[in-house]
Amino acid sequence: MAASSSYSSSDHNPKIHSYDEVSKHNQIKDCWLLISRKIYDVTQFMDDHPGGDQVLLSASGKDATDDFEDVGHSESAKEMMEKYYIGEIDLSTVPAKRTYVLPAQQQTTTRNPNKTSDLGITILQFLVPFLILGLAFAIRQFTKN
Ligand code: HEM
Repeated sequence: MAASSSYSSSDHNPKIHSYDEVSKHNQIKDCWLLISRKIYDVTQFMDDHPGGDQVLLSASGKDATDDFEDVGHSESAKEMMEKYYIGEIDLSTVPAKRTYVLPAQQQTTTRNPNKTSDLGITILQFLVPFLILGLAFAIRQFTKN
């Protein structure tokens, strides 16, 4: 099989790159994108990209799938990608996605005081009308006498 430095997405033997390697190509003169497990070398496309070079640069060095999809690229944009395809990502090297979970400590220290003051406000809102009513009644009794 002849050695080749570039591949098309229809290749049966795509070049596999690690996530670390992809992350290193994050400069204006050397920019790779990771989109849907596929890797694209968009260095030559930077100046021609209708969305500008800065968005491509900021999407490099990470998984850019969501960024790419969020823009709602046209079918012709997706066909254009083929030209820049250079291989696939080694999935075992991709760091697991982190979803933000509020630490347990923070949940007890910051949330509970709010709950306590919420309860205080509710009780006050309930009591104040009764206090006013009681006061009005007392004044009425006092002025009658
Ligand atoms: C190989 C990868 C990419 C190719 C071939 C590509 C191609 C294109 C093309 C052809 C357009 C014109 C509009 C269209 O036809 O949809 C476009 C617009 C745009 N692209 Fe990309 N793009 C790529 C990656 C990205 C990435 C990773 C981002 C990151 C956010 C991005 C952001 C944008 C933005 C913001 C626009 C402008 C949308 C507008 O103003 O209408 N693109 N791109």
